[in-house]
Amino acid sequence: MSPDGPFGGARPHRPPGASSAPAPSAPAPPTPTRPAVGPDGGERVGFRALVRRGATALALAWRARPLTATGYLAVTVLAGMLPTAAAWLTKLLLDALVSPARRHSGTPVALAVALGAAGLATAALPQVSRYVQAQLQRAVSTLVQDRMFGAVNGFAGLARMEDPAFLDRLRLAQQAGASAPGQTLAATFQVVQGSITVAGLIGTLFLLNPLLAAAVLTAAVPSLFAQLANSKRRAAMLWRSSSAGRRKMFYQMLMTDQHAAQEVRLFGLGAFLRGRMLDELDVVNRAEREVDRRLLITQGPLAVAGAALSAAGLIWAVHSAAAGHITLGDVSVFIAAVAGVQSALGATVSGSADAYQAALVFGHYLAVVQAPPDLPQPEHPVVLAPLTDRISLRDVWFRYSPDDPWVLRGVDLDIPRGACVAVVGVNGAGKTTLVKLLCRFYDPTRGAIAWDGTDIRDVAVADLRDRMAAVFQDYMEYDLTAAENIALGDLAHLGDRGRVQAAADRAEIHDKLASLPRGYDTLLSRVFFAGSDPDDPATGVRLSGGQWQRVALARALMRRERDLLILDEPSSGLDAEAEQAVHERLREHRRGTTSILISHRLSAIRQADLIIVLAQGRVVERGTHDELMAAGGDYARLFMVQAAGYQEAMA
Ligand SMILES: Nc1ncnc2c1ncn2[C@@H]1O[C@H](COP(=O)(O)OP(=O)(O)OP(=O)(O)O)[C@@H](O)[C@H]1O
Repeated sequence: MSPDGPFGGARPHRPPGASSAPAPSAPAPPTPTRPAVGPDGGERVGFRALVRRGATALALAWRARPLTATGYLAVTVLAGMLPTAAAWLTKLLLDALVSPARRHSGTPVALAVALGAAGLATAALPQVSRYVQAQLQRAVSTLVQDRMFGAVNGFAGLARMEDPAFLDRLRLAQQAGASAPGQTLAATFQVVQGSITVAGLIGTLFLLNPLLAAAVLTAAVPSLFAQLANSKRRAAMLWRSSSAGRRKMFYQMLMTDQHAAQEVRLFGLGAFLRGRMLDELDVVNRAEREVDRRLLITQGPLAVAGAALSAAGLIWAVHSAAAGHITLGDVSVFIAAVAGVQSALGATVSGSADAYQAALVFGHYLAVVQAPPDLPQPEHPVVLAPLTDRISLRDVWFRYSPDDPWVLRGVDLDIPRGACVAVVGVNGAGKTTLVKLLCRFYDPTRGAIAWDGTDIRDVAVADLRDRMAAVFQDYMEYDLTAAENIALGDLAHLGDRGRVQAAADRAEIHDKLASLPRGYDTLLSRVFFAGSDPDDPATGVRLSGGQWQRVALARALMRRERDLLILDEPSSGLDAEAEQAVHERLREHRRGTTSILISHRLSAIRQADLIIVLAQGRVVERGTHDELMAAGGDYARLFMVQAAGYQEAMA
């Protein structure tokens, strides 16, 4: 299970002995999801691309709430002007107090009132700004997440979800990408506000001493570059340490997941997992520490230089005032301007750096939403008619990636309409892979699969899947009600309780579900109990493994009137009696439906119309049960081994 997968509150079931499909390297998607990497391990991205990204982020933030964004801009501009206004009002007030001849700008009381109003605005505006910014951040985050998960749902195949580079991207996009447009906007507005303040105060300083104004401005340049370099390093660090972050979450999840709990306790894995988690955390922490250290080394001396500049300016101002060259008001405006310029420049510089970093991080979100489809889609899809003749596989070769071994090697197979075709073979023979190709989770590396002669790549993938029902070996257990767990099989009938119950009945689970504390409305989970009494059994129940498997079967059986029914180990967790009963019901249900049945229990498939034996990716035997027994090959041997096991037990 992916620790940060899209399934919150649901997990796939993995039966014992099933291939865990670790996906060391997934089929190569059409374009690489790993970005071009610079010497620092971070993403290499040109200035123009960065500006485009920033503009996209800003446009997105603006689109999320145009009115709020406009209000935010107005507050920002006002806040940017306030320090200059306050500095000038202070100067005029002091001069008016000290020298009545200078009262042409207003009476001291009027100036004091204006200064007080400026003070009130200075106190209130940051609060308003924070509120508006948070509003905007929430709106933009909702929009971004909606688009991101829309994009994730748009990947029709499984390759992307098994591509480690893409999963890293997705994690970063989830973690930071969603807030990046809001942060870009906030940082850009911080730059706007800082620039207005700097322009006003530098203008003021310039009137007093042009040399000092130039020096204060110049002192900010190295700081700007240092901050930008720091942002780049931080974004590179985020990318470099994303795999470690994902592994850390994986170990954390294992220690807290209720399904992992029994193995973790029995095998005493707690300390081992905690150690591994700490190792990964250490990798992340070391990377962060290095970035912080570099920031300290570069920013520390710059801050000291800025303070020295202020001290020198103050000495000059006091000296000039003592000599009568400037007024007391000038000294006060000078002190306010130097301090104000330095803090506004600092805010502007760090705003630029934040905008830069947000644009870099926003790249992960863009990579997710702009990733091309993982399966080529036909431009003019053929409309799929109900199956009338057969599904055929012609010389189908498949491997999960160019680095992986071939899983299927030239499979030829006809699945006639209405027939039940059983697929058998040892673990890893390629049975589930064959089924996944039929569902078009991947395309064959070579060869083709045709539906009544139409290549399934020429059909819209949703159209194809709408004609199928399936129980997968690693079916899902959703933390939802019993009814929902079944109805998810056919969302068009989500509220059709009769259909849900009929499906449960066919999967031999109706009696159990009907007897639950709230019947079909009982939550099949003890994970969510917000607002309910956690000790009340009606809050949720836990099913056994076999009961879950029947629920998964019922989910598949919700999909009536489908052309192809895929059953990949549908009864592996059932007791012998239940298995027989389920297969009996399934035989009735399958009648007239084309079906593919995978099972290691050969007794369950002996009545299939056609049995094929897969070995090392090839069909090595095919025929009915009787024909294969008569041929005395692999199937006969496997069947005899299983039968002998039962006979021995009875002897
Ligand atoms: N997503 C994947 N990425 C890479 N390799 C995979 C993936 N899924 C399966 N494989 C590999 O493909 C091979 C065939 O696996 P598959 O699941 O099709 O076998 P199977 O016949 O269904 O086995 P079982 O009887 O154990 O269920 C195995 O070697 C497996 O490791």
